[in-house]
Amino acid sequence: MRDTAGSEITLSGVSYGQDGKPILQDLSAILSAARIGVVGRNGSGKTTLSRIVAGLILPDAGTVSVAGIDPGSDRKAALSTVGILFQNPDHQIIFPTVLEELSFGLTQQGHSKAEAENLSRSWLADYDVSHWAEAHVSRLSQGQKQLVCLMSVLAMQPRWLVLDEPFSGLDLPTRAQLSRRLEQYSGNILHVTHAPEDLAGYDHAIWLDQGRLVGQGAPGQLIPNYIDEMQRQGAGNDLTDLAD
Ligand SMILES: Nc1ncnc2c1ncn2[C@@H]1O[C@H](COP(=O)(O)OP(=O)(O)OP(=O)(O)O)[C@@H](O)[C@H]1O
Repeated sequence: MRDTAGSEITLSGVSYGQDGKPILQDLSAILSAARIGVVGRNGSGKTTLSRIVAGLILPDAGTVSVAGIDPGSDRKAALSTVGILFQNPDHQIIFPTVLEELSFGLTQQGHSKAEAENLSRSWLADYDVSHWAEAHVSRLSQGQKQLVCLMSVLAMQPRWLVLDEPFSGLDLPTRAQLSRRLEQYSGNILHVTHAPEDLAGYDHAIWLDQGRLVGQGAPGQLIPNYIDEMQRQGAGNDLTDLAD
């Protein structure tokens, strides 16, 4: 098992709302495993939690610590502490070419432009896609764009990688390729998913419902309970408990 000493995510009384509507409510947990899954129904707050952990939004109340830093307020330290991969690569990619996209985070971390480009080219070579360097990102497929996003995040070598359903919309070979890369990643992963099979081999899972933490534990125990509950809820036609 990977050594996670000193890298835990600590949530203390974390709450967040929008327009007076609570989205996360009083979440407290110490997440210290290397591979952690996050499950829950649509609208239960998973994406919001992943953005808070990545420091992209600040909680209204409570505190968040990721490997000893507050990712929302210490943005510089957060660059090397926590990276996030979104469901839709179009929400992540901001530069026209692959090389620029990969190099950006590295220059933010303090590398010179030349160093960043050299490092980026070595990542591309490692993924057997050196020929993508000067390619316009808009010419890539969704799966290829997602691979660019993964390379961009991994190149920054964060201690935590937050995955917000990065596999949805990808074909099976692309999923397999991304999964293999993620398995090799030596840092920690917090993985939001609707597909429990994505969490095979994971150490821990948490279950959100209506913005609250309603369960956590070993996936082997938690996930069957979660699936039973989802099947029970799915057997009815009542969608009133979906967040509005
Ligand atoms: N910026 C926002 N403004 C208003 N409401 C928001 C905002 N962000 C999230 N919400 C609401 O908060 C709730 C939780 O959203 P969130 O995306 O975190 O859930 P989720 O568990 O990731 O859902 P899904 O599984 O459908 O992706 C939803 O009801 C959503 O509409």
